[in-house]
Amino acid sequence: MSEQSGGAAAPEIDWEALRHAARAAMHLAYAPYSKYPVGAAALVDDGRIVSGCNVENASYGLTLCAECGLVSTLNATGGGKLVAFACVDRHEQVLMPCGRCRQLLWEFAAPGMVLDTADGPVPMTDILPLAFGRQDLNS
Ligand SMILES: O=c1ccn([C@H]2C[C@H](O)[C@@H](CO)O2)c(=O)[nH]1
Repeated sequence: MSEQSGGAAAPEIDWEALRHAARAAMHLAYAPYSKYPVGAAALVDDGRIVSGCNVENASYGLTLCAECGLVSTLNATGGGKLVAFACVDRHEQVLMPCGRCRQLLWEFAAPGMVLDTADGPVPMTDILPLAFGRQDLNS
């Protein structure tokens, strides 16, 4: 069993503030190749909001997704666990994290972490079921 449950959404999440932070980050993206800027934002378990944008590279495969920047900022600004997460595309619409980024988020997900979708918030475990995580390294 996973150490992280898919329990109920954490109370009092200001989704509009999160979406606003994700949109702001999206407008800072460096995406000259795909022309597909992405912004991500998350509520941390200590109450702060962290965000990130995608940063592309002339060597396309080196592109950093917005979630990469977000987890780097999370750690560089004090660490903690992610309680809620929102991501937007260039149209400021909800974007579902790519597969690699679901794994990145899982590493720092608080139990019951919720994620914005077009149909509203869902548990992280809904989009990354049966996840591999650090607990597997101890088995
Ligand atoms: O979850 C995702 C999916 C895609 N992208 C970025 C990578 C690339 O710069 C652009 C097009 O794939 O979108 C992200 O930042 N996060």
